[in-house]
Amino acid sequence: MARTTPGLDFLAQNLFIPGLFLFFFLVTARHWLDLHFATWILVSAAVAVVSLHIIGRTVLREYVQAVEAARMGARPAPVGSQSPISRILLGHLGYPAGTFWKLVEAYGPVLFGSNMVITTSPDHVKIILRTDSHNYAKDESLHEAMDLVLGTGVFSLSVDMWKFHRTITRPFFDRNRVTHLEMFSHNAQSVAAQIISTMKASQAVDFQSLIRYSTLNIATSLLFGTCVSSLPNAPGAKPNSAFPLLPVTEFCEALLQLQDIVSERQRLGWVWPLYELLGDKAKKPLNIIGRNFDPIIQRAIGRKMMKGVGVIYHGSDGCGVGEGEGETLLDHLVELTSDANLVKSAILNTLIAGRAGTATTLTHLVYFLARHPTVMSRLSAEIAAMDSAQTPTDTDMADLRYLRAVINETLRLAPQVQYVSRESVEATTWPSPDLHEKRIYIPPRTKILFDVSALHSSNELWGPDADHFDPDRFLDRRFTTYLAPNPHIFLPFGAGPRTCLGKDFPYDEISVAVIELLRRFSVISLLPRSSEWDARRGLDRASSMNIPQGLWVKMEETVQ
Ligand code: HEM
Repeated sequence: MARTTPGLDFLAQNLFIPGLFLFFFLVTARHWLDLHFATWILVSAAVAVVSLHIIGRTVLREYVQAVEAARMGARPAPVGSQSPISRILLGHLGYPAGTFWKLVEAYGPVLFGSNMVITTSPDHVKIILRTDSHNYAKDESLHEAMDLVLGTGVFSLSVDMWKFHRTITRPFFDRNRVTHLEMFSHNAQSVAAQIISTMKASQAVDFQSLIRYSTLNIATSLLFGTCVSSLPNAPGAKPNSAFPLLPVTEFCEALLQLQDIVSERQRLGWVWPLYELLGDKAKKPLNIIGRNFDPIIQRAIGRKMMKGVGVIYHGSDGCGVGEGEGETLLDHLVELTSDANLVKSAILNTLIAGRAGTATTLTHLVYFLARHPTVMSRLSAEIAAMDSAQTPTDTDMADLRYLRAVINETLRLAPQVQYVSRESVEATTWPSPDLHEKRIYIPPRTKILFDVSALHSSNELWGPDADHFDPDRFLDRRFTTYLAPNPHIFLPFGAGPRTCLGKDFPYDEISVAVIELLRRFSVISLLPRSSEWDARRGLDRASSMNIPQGLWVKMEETVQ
């Protein structure tokens, strides 16, 4: 079917076509059987039958599942409820994972809507991600939402395509090749300079906005070997000739917008097309990105054809450090293929997967430091004791144990990926939380969600102080008591065959940024519009992917 808008396509597939089909059937029957009744009765009958069809389908499915569960010696999962309407309302009222929090609180660890199971049990998560991972594919509704934006890439539903993409991009993520500490350091200096110049102009800083742009610089440098020079006041920043067609800010905005659209579609689940009744929100940003990406990719492929090697952009253009030949993802990919669509999709997938997590985690980390001055002082002391005066080395990074613990604690309380979704392939069973009860039946083709936020904040799994921001839990006996024996309670990067490909990047990038910030600034304070932000649930925790109003801070420079 030709695509109109995602919303109209959705209605056509789910309601209009069956309704229309029925309507014309009744009109024809009326004609041939020479019956006499008004058209409004036909319309009402069509609507009623479509509604009955939907209800009947659900009841029948639940009956079949109950029979199948009994056959497998299991019981159906406890029933929760999450209608599309409640999902939309709750999602709007709360944090992204707020919907699931409410359900998990109300019903316990396993919930069953009509065809969705939500769990927070580490035992189930281990089954889904590791021990039986082949029975849990990426979920199809998510795939449809992503596919329209990202093309077929590492997020692809088809196992073969996913394996292929993972295999071709993986070597690029080899840690030795991607530890670009110098570039991270240069970028962090630009961020600090930007903060200082904004403060000098007596303005408050929206750290979230600043970091959204600066991480884009790094991501594009790593992928293309050129950055978008998106920090307007960064030393040495200038318009970048590699992105010639539109102002750089427009390109950045398009990418950030695309990211938000992907998150929004994920949050809404299968009803997302209803939000796009009037048009495909991703179309405009995708056009802008395409007009910038396509020439770069085409030139890279052209050069490879001419020279037989992948030499792309290697410039010092506001990012400070040019990449070595063959070091970027683009270099790497064009050496393997000349298919421009494949290259574009692999790069866009990585860009979308990678940039937001680092930006959000760094934003939350600064938020937590502002809320916990004692943690900040201790971290500053650890950084001050470092040997290297400038760019940290690999050895420095390994010694900064408290910094690593602060990053982990941020990822625990503010996991960037709030929930991970899969779809069961074959019917299966899971152990019940109470081992005396029958196992829980999981039907085939069921959407499985596990709530990473709930898993990370559970008192049962992390101890009585699970709600508190305390990095020492990764260093003291709480580590050996809770995490070491049960590693599936901490999953900021997922686990198993689909674990995050780029997880070494954020640790390095965030560490270098924090080192630079804490060298330059001794105090970070939240401004009123940001300090109110975490009042929900009485918890000192952050759980939104983006802080809606930004993270407005003031920073005091360290007296040398
Ligand atoms: C704090 C930062 C980050 C967080 C919290 C994060 C988290 C995650 C998680 C939870 C997954 C698994 C999702 C699932 O199982 O369905 C994932 C997958 C992925 N991540 Fe990350 N990520 C981060 C940064 C990055 C970076 C910097 C890159 C690349 C430069 C990256 C590339 C990827 C890719 C390509 C996948 C898909 C892997 C696959 O499906 O095989 N991520 N990430």
